[in-house]
Amino acid sequence: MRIDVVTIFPGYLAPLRESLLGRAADAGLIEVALHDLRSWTHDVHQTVDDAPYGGGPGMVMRPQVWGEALDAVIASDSRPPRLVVPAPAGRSFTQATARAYATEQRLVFACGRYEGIDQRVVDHYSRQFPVDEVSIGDYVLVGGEAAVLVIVEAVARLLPGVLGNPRSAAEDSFSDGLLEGPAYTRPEVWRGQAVPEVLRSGNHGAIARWRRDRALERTAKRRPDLLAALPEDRLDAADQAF
Ligand SMILES: COC(=O)COc1cccc(COC(=O)c2cn[nH]c2)c1
Repeated sequence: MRIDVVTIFPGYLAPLRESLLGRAADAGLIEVALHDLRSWTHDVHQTVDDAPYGGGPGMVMRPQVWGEALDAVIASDSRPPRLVVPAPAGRSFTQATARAYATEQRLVFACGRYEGIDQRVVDHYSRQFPVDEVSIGDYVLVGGEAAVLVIVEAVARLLPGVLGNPRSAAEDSFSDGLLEGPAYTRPEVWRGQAVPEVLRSGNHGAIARWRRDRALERTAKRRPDLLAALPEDRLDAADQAF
């Protein structure tokens, strides 16, 4: 997979080259290219923003600069891109989104700042490529760079060969639609707290039941929205209502 990121802070994305993703990049599983948006400005101040039409606070990122940048970046590789624009107003980025993105040949991320990018940029490219405005949560960041780190990590870990110990995707939290329950390791007792007996029983049926119950319980308590969204057939008879 090829990943391009256009940003006014390329240094912010340096971690993409470290550790987990560094190894994946070295293995050629992921190719990451960072592009400084200011490279496509032509004025001495390298201006990327301007006042909003209609007035109001803050500044809007200029369409001309983004158009030249995205034209150049998209043309720099033959693989057809999906454009991803992290935005507070975007559709929610979920594990399902990560799984879908993991099948893409190329992702081009546009990092917005200030009050955002002139809407005509998204509208223009949406006529040629898939363009997703995605939100990683209901809060406002200063720019899209942190969201790109989150999205790339969630996607890259799903690519075969990126994780040392490939957890089966089926075991991933959210893959069965529930939150993962509690996990334990040695010692058996720590600060007077013992590991739940069933986990040391060797009774795999009882262990699976106990884990499912803890996942259902936790999901009902912390994320009832996820429980409500579960398709009918996901809860079997043994799943008492939590
Ligand atoms: C068309 O899209 C845009 O113009 C995006 O513009 C902006 C403006 C400010 C901040 C951001 C970064 O994204 C978030 O804050 C965000 C993403 N998820 N949750 C919070 C992006």
